[in-house]
Amino acid sequence: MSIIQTRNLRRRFGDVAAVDGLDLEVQRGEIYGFLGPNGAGKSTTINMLLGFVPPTGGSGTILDADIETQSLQIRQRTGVLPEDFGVYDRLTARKHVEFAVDTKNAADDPAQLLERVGLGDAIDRKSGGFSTGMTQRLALAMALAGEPELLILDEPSSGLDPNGAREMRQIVTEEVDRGATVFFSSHSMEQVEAICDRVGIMREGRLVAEDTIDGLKSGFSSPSKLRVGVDSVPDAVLQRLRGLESVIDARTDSRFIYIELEEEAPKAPVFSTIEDQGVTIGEIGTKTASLEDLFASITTGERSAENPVEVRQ
Ligand SMILES: Nc1ncnc2c1ncn2[C@@H]1O[C@H](COP(=O)(O)OP(=O)(O)OP(=O)(O)O)[C@@H](O)[C@H]1O
Repeated sequence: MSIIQTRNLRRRFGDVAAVDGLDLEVQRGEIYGFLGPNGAGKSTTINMLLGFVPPTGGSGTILDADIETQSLQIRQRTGVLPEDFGVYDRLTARKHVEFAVDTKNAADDPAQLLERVGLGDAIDRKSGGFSTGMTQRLALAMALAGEPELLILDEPSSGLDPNGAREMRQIVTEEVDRGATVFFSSHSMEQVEAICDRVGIMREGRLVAEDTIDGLKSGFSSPSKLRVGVDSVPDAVLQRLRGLESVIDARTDSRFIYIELEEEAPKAPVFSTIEDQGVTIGEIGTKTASLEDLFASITTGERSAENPVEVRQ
């Protein structure tokens, strides 16, 4: 069953098409990572899903409720961690969570929720003095109130230290285990790779790729990178390497030669070209495409013509 569905969803701000014909479909129980560079349209999408910004075209439903006419109902059943969460400085963490619990007509114990996000010790502190990470944890505790069916988290790990980011991942996993669906936007490839079932990548208001992480990686025609330790770098060696048909680029920092090769190109000609110049080869390292490389490739459009991941233009 679809928990989030949009059809040709659009939003313009003056001349800017912030979201430009978005078809999303997120299934129950999924952890869906929503990625894209700055200004790609992620927050605008989330704001439309939650009824904070009206669409200029298209339609959408969350939990079968219309995003334009039934947003109160949607927010009642959804836990939200907004991008720019602002605290009431003079209210304690407990008061914030009590407010969230009341709004949801729920019966959660604020102390338990705050303990869960690692703020047990700060429960009666005024939140005006909270650090960025503590504020983010407080926002998460509020989002968890009432065991929502759907969690929409806008950049949940921003401001969190590595422990906080790990705890955030753990909480997301626990929420999905109890039956929730999680939709979150992120710039953290590490975070996304660690927990997402599927990712959608936005670029200039459009969904330009959508798949599982393994699917994206396997469908991605990636060059391989070689790092070759050398005892010297004669003048001609880089030029000769660049002259090889399968070599995209060759650089050096005098201790290593870094070679970018066409996908699955044989490496032997590279080594023989280097050795022919009287160079002794030492340590050899290889690197395959990371999610980071993939993201860069998809969102900058480089090699997109040969990129066989699902592309919706
Ligand atoms: N209220 C607004 N008024 C005018 N333009 C806006 C408004 N909100 C968003 N935009 C524009 O819409 C585009 C998409 O912005 P959006 O905030 O949705 O991107 P994003 O993917 O969330 O970016 P980031 O990763 O930086 O948060 C940008 O060009 C932005 O300047």
